[in-house]
Amino acid sequence: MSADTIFALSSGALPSGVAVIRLSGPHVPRVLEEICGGVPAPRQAALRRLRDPETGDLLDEALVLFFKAPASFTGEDVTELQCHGGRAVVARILEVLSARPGCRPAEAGEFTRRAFDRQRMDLTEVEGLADLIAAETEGQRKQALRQMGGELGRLYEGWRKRLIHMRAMIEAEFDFADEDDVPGSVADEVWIEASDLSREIQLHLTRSKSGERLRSGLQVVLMGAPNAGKSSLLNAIAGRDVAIVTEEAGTTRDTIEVHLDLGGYPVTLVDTAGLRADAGRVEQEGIRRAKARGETADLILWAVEPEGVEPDAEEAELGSLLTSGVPLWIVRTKSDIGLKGGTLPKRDSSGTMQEIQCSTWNREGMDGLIDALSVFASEMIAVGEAPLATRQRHRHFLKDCVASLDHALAQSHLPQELRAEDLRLAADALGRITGRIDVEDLLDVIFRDFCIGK
Ligand SMILES: Nc1nc2c(ncn2[C@@H]2O[C@H](COP(=O)(O)OP(=O)(O)OP(=O)(O)O)[C@@H](O)[C@H]2O)c(=O)[nH]1
Ligand SMILES: [K+]
Ligand SMILES: [Mg+2]
Repeated sequence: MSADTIFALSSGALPSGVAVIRLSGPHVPRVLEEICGGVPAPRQAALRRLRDPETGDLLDEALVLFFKAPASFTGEDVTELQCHGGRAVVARILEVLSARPGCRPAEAGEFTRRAFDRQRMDLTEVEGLADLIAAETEGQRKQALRQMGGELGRLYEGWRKRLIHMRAMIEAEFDFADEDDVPGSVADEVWIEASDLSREIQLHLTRSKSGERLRSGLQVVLMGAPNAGKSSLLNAIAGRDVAIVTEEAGTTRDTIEVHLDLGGYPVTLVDTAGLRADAGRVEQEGIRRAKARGETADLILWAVEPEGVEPDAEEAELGSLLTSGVPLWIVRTKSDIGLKGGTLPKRDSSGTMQEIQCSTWNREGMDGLIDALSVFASEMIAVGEAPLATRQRHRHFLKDCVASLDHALAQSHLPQELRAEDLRLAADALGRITGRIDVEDLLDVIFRDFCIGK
C-alpha cells in the first residue's frame, strides 16, 4: 500500500468558475487539519477557509469534501477541495500542498491506479472510465458507462467462475475415482458444458467488432480521381472548411480527417489524394497513403464526376478495391452540371455497390448521403443489449480462452487431469482481461491513457 499522499487538479482547463483539487492517501486528515483547521464529516460539504499553515496566509474559501477509507474512489482517505478556478488560486493551493510532508503531485491515472490496486475497480471498469472521459458521441458515452458500471467485467468473471468450477469437478472426480460407481459421468457433463461455453464466447467474439468500432469510430475514406470533388464532399459533410478545394487536379496530397457524430455514432471521414498514374513525387506519396487508408476502411466513398478523368486508370483502381471486400459506394458528384455519362464504373456481380448522386454547390442529394452514412454506421455498430468487448486486448485473451477450451475438447483421448489443465489456462485468459491474473506488464499501458487528476 502506498505511503504517499497524491494530489492534482482534477477538473479541466483554467480559469473556470470552480476548480476541483483532489487528494488521496494516508496524510489526507492531517493535511486538512493543517490547511482548514479540521476534517469535515465524511461526505458532507463544508465551507472552509484554506490557509497556508506556514504563514497563516488566506488562500481561498472552498467547499471541502472528505471521503473516509475505504468508502472512496481510490479506497484511501480522499478529499476534494472545490475552490475558485483562477490560475493563481489553484497554483498557490498546489504549491502549499507540495510543501506538506508526504504529499506529492499525482501521475497520470494514478488515482484510478490506486482504485484498481485496492480492488475498487477491475481492468474493464478502468477502461470504461477512460472511455467515458474520452467519449465524444452519445453511443460512446452509453457504451463506456455500461462498461464502467462493470457489465463486461461481470460477464467475463462469470465465465471464469464457470471454468474454475468445471475444473474443480474434474479434479474431484479424479481424486475420488475409486469410490465412484459410475466413473466418468461427471466429466462427461463438464465437457458438454465446456463446449457450450466455448460457443457462447465465440458468439461474443463475433460481435466484438461492433464494440471496438463504437469505441474508435468508423473509418470512411473518400477516394477517386483528381478533381472528382472529394475535398468538397468532405467539407460539405463536415459542415466546415477543412480541406483546400481548387480547380487544380492534385490539390490534396496528404490525408485529411474529420471526426463526425452521425446520429450518436462516431465516424472518421478521411479525404485523400486523387488517384492518377502520372503524379509527381509528393502526390505519389499521397496516393500511396490514400490506398493504405482505403484498404483498412469500413467504407469507401468513391467520387466520380460527370466527366471523369483517365477512365482506365480509375477503373483499374476501382476494380482492385471492389475485390478487397471493403464496402464501396459510388458518389456521383457535381450533379448540378448534369450527368454526362463520364466514367461509369462497372457494377460488381454481388450488387453491393450503392450509388448516390449529389452536388456540393446546390446541396442536392447531400442530406441523403449523410442519412445513408448514419444508417450505415448504426448497422455496422449495432449495439444490442449484451455488453460488447471494446478493445483488441479483450479479443486477444478471449481467443486464447476459446483456443484452450477447444484444445481440451479435442483431446478426449487424454487423461482428464491433462484436459483440466486447459480449463485452467482458459480461466486465466479471462482473468487477464479483468486484471485478476498477473497483468503487471499491461497496467502501464492501460493507465497511461488517463489524464492527470483521474
Ligand atoms: N459544379 C460543381 N463543381 C464542383 C462541385 N464540387 C466540387 N466542384 C469543383 O470541382 C473542383 C475540384 O474539387 P475538389 O473538391 O478540389 O476535388 P478533389 O477530388 O478533392 O480534387 P483533388 O484533391 O485535386 O484530387 C473544384 O473546382 C470545385 O469547386 C459541385 O458539386 N459542383
Ligand atoms: K482539386
Ligand atoms: Mg482534394
